[in-house]
Amino acid sequence: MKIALIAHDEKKKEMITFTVSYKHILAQHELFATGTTGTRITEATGLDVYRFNSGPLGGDQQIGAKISENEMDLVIFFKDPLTAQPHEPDISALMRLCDVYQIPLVTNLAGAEVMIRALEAGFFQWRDVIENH
Ligand SMILES: O=C(CO)COP(=O)(O)O
Repeated sequence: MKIALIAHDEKKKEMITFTVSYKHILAQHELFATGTTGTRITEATGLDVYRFNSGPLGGDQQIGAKISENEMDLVIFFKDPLTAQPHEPDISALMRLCDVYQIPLVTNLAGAEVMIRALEAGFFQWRDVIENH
């Protein structure tokens, strides 16, 4: 599965906790991230993460483009609901594309934990079925 990992600055600590905790599952997948999030994850876990631009510099849009090309299977996006982001339109556009293309999206740590365990249990095989048709 191709997984996008994104965290706003106030949520980066949670993303590190999450990726360290579930490294054994994440390591079995192809990982992508916005710039700073990707750097922090690799530093903390040693996981191989493909890095797009930083969010404010177009990273959310690059991930959105992957979704529109059927090149992303899951988005884990730890959003900060308490801080205004300069690139809010990009964030909305990314979430909209998840809905357009039926891509599972979680926006906080609690949802991510459910999602990663579902992934481990093999609940996402329908994406493979779609890709093979
Ligand atoms: O702003 C972001 C997502 O909207 C995250 O970008 P960074 O990972 O580069 O901090």
